[in-house]
Amino acid sequence: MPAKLSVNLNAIAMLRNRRDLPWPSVEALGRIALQAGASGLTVHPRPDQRHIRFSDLPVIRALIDDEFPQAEFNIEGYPTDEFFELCAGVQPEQVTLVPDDPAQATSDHGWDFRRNRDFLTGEIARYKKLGCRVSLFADGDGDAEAVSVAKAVGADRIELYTGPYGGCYDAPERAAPILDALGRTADAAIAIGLAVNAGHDLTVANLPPLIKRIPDLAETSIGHGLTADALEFGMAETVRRFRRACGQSV
Ligand SMILES: CC(=O)[C@@H](O)[C@H](O)COP(=O)(O)O
Ligand SMILES: NCC(=O)COP(=O)(O)O
Repeated sequence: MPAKLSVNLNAIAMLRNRRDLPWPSVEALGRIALQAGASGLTVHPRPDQRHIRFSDLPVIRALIDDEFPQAEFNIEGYPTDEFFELCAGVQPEQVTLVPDDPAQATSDHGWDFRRNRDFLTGEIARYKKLGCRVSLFADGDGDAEAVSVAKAVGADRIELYTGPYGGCYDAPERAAPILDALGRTADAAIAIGLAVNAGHDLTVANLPPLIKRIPDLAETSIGHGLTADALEFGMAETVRRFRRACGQSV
């Protein structure tokens, strides 16, 4: 089955937050994305609410429940008690735990699974009680043993951090070893029954080689590059372009 596309709304929210006005509307752009065939919506609320606001979460939940009941809500973030309460309030289909510090501009690495083994075991257990699928943000460095720890702590999936791959946009020759390591990480995960998502700095240009190397990729979550394209091509056409890049027939 081709990889699903979950549209990350953080960049839309960040544009909105430039003014004390309700546009561009996260809800309206999310609706257009789902109408154009996105499989779900992703948000990454941070404690300072500089992108998604906590008040956006019930609005997105209601959009999915009322109009697109087949779609999934994926919430990404560092597992604090505050983050848990946000998730408990809106019951996302998937939670992606990310080891980001509030001061970071954006996520820039995956979990050190060995070091956080006990912490992640406890955290995953409480999200599972909410009924959420749990995915863990992971470096795609080919470390098969680390992937086995992700499985042991109870994750359902890993999400490959593709930032270094996306960062090769101006020097594609540097991408080959990074893609190879991402692929080996995915192979190790799939071999032990962990499904694999991917995200960060993915584009219509760099998605097809990633999908070719990881044909069983379950889902991509894409925000920054997709929002940039949406300014040029419109949200609906952009979602269709990214779905084609995921290997979907559109
Ligand atoms: C985990 C990850 O890679 C994304 O959630 C990313 O952090 C998106 O958030 P921003 O677009 O706000 O950086
Ligand atoms: N999990 C990655 C994500 O949701 C979006 O990342 P980006 O496309 O904004 O870099």
